[in-house]
Amino acid sequence: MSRRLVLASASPARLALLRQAGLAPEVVVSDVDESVVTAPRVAERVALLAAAKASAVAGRQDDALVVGADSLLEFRGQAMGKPADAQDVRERWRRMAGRSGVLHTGQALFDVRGGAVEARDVVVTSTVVHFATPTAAELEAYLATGEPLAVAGAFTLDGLGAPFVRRVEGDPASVVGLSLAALREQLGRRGLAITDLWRR
Ligand SMILES: Nc1nc2c(ncn2[C@@H]2O[C@H](COP(=O)(O)OP(=O)(O)OP(=O)(O)O)[C@@H](O)[C@H]2O)c(=O)[nH]1
Repeated sequence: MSRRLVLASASPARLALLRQAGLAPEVVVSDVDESVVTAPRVAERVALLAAAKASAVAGRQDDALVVGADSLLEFRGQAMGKPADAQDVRERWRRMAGRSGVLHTGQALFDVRGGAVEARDVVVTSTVVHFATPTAAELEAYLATGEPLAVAGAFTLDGLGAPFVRRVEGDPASVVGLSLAALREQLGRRGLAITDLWRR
């Protein structure tokens, strides 16, 4: 039995992850103001933000599986989302180079039937990311592409930033934006097989 899958995210990376995994979600971007959600721990904050995004979109659905997500890099106890500007990217990389951080991704699956949210399933996947040491020239070239400004942590695992990540310990997909293994388990807890959602 197939169900409508709605991705409550503007993230092109999250959409690409789901499509590459054979799913065909509709995209309904939530209008959640992320600054209003705070929590003492980064892992808690991404869980709350993911649930807030899923909830904002689920409230506008009759029957759908709604997925919301949020990613933050925890580095030296600080939560780092998207950089503010180019100088922020330089400053972050000056501190991150050669060190590691934890990329936390919260993802919420809301099961909506008959206009009511029947279930809320929120998980957080945390992955240790070990950074290389880009040279000043490499960093300026990376900065000039604009990519680091658009992503949490000012790096990508699957894009131009990949050469600056030495290794990860954990789920690579969750670094990009969504853990597909966790999504499979979330769907399983609703009695659904992820293979049932593959594009026909
Ligand atoms: N391609 C790629 N994107 C990444 C990576 N790390 C973080 N991101 C992106 O950085 C963004 C994190 O910001 P979020 O606030 O979670 O999501 P968003 O892009 O603002 O979109 P919403 O879900 O609508 O809030 C997401 O789009 C992630 O996909 C990575 O390694 N690769």
